[in-house]
Amino acid sequence: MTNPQQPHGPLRSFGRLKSRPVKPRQQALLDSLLPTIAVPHEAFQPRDLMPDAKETWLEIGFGGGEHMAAQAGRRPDVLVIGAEPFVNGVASAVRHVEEQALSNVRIHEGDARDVVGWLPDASIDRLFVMFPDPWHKARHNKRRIIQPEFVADLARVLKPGAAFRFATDWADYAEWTIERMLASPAFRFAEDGIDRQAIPADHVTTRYEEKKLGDCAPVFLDFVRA
Ligand SMILES: C[S@@+](CC[C@H](N)C(=O)[O-])C[C@H]1O[C@@H](n2cnc3c(N)ncnc32)[C@H](O)[C@@H]1O
Repeated sequence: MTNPQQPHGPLRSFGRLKSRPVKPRQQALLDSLLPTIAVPHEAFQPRDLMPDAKETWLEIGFGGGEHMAAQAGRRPDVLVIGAEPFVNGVASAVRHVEEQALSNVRIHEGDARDVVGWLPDASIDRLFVMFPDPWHKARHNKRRIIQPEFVADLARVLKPGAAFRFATDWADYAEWTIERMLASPAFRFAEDGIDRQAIPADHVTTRYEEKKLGDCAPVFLDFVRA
């Protein structure tokens, strides 16, 4: 039966990313700080979260949050929304927010597809999907976050000209993503004919990336919303 709260289907946890018990100090920080920086669990306007923000960026599946926090720290004038269902990752991200005294980060502890569903049309200036769960076995490919329906949802929430960076260290997922993104008339590569394994100047190494679990060097796909 379809759950009206989850029109996209349930979240599937990948491998070792299942939750561990949260340490008491982390739990205390989660309890005190997360409610103050959580996004509403319903349709919302990003400008209501940070009225003076020049742009709104979204990171899907931020893991430990180091990339999200570093990007937010570089651009305090930008509202950075992150979504991650893994409680240990959210606890880590909240710690980064506290330690770096970031006032421009908002977090959804849960499925990014819900956040995308709540966002207004053309409301996001920049999107990151960094090293998403690869689901590299053929029978699991259907669990990948990049699916034609999700690409259509991203096309709706990204502003014309918005940038979308996707990174993976699984060669087949890079090909999968290129195929599905460029099948949509809403997306094109930001640049043609470049080395997609060159590390972008503004990239921040992620925890998953450091583990080198994939079958190739990281591939960075920078798309633009047409
Ligand atoms: C392989 S990890 C990479 C984490 C991080 N981006 C990094 O590079 O270190 C993928 C992350 O995506 C999260 N994830 C999976 N499905 C998601 C969804 N539907 N919405 C938000 N996050 C999701 C997982 O919990 C996991 O933390």
